[in-house]
Amino acid sequence: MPVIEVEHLHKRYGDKVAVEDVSFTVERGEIFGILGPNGAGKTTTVECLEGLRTPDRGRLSVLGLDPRSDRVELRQRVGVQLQEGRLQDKLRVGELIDLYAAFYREPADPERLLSTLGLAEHRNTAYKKLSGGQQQRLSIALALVGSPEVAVLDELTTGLDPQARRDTWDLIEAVRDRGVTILLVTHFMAEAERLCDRIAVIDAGRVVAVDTPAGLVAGVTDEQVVRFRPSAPLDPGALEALPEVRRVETRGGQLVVHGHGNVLHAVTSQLARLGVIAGDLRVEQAGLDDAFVALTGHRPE
Ligand SMILES: Nc1ncnc2c1ncn2[C@@H]1O[C@H](COP(=O)(O)OP(=O)(O)OP(=O)(O)O)[C@@H](O)[C@H]1O
Repeated sequence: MPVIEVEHLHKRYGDKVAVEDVSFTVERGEIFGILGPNGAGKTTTVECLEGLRTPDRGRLSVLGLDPRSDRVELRQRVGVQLQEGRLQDKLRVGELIDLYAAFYREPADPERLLSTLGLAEHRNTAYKKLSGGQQQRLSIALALVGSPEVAVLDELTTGLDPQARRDTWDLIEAVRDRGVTILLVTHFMAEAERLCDRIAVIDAGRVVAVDTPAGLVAGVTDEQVVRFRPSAPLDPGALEALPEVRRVETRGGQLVVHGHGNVLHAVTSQLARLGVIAGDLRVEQAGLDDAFVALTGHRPE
């Protein structure tokens, strides 16, 4: 049975439709991403799953329970990363983690969690004295302190520096390896591509695609780009004649070949036949950001 089920969720605020029609399921042990531009309805969707908002229409199930009527039970089994500014400024890190641990039947070891997240030496620091990155890491610790079966993480690494971001990704993978199902809200392509087993792309309140990161990319484009600097003048027509090549551009001394399938092999074989050597050879494949643009019409931030 899926851990999370969302069927035809609809939610409006007054006249504003925030979620028009969202459906997806998340299986046990998955890292499932919700990816979309600003205002797409991502946070509204997860707040409905957390039981914080009541859907206008649609059916929701988390661990086989109803997020609204079974909220007390779900609070024990679902960890939620709180948004900025929802914690008491004056409480110290150690007090906050102990306080949160006390809410749960089977809490994780707070000390271990703080040291995993690099916060052990800040046990006595007040929340408001922490840096943005430290506050972010504390919010992750608090989401995990109840040993949840499901963790809902909204904008997991916003505000973290690149190293802290990579450390956090490693941590989330380790948490998943212990069997925790993770629902990750993000608008950060590299994060979604690196962490998520599957992604629902949401735009203007609707799911426009659900697939693996590679599946999303393959679904919108099979384009590959080969760039190189030829060792001798080369007629682009000699490459354009290849069935794998769609078009060739000349940029300065470089040739940029757009193609599909095994275009690299086709191009290098042709160059060998012509006695031309490819300098600075690079192959680029489409990434999740290209798929995102194709699916939503928005550029990633
Ligand atoms: N409490 C509210 N009252 C009125 N409109 C709201 C409220 N909360 C969200 N909205 C609107 O609903 C739409 C969806 O918002 P939501 O926060 O769910 O999107 P999001 O995808 O999480 O965006 P972001 O990435 O910017 O957080 C937006 O147009 C937003 O302005």
